[in-house]
Amino acid sequence: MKQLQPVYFALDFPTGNEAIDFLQVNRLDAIPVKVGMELFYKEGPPMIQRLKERGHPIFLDLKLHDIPATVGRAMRNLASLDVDVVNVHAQGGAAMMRAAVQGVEEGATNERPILLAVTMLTSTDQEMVEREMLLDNSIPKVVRHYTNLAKNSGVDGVVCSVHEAELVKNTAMLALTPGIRLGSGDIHDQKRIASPDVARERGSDSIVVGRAIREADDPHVTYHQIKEAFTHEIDHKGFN
Ligand SMILES: O=C(O)c1cc(=O)[nH]c(=O)n1[C@@H]1O[C@H](COP(=O)(O)O)[C@@H](O)[C@H]1O
Repeated sequence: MKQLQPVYFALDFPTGNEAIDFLQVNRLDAIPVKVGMELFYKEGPPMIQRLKERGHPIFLDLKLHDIPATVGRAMRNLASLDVDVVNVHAQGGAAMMRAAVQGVEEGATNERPILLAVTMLTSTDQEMVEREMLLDNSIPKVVRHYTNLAKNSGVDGVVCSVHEAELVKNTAMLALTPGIRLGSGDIHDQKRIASPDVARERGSDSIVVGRAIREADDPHVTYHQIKEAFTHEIDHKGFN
């Protein structure tokens, strides 16, 4: 299995050229990146190749959610791109997650990618869970349930907020936590947020950061400060 990186920078850009320009201008060479729906639906698999040639570890975040057969076959195609991390929605159920595991194993040409299951999006809060999804359980309870379901289906870890990271780690699953914000910055559409320091304290294995870096005055410095806060490792190269 591939290795999970501590910090993924979310490449939420409209085009590949804008994403690459941003990385170049801000000297974010070969940092781990997350390619999501916006960029992948525009550029497709050649974007993955472009980033790999530039040495970036890649989390391909397409959050698959469909019937088991479709997800299994789609996952086989994604795994063949030789990315490091892929994901599905846990809400698709155990059979769908088992199909995803099989797809990842069959499609991998090299070491297989890590497969994560999204439990409850960080843009969701308790009120939405009750009023819009009609679930009468607390978010931590739902996350715990999906984490166990994912584990029993052979998935490697889950995506959750920092606030549920501890309970996920109690199940010995990997915990990747987006919804990262610094101090008093804009939280945008996120609901369950936390800082990189709190993510570390709560035992998160990996964080995803987008706008806190993209909208920073100096994205290069901010990226390295976030990485240091989360890992406690000073990357001297980062402050050149
Ligand atoms: O799977 C994800 O990466 C993800 C799951 C989740 O629950 N919340 C979440 O924000 N994300 C992704 O993480 C990134 C967060 O972006 P920022 O809010 O700009 O840091 C986006 O690319 C989201 O698609």
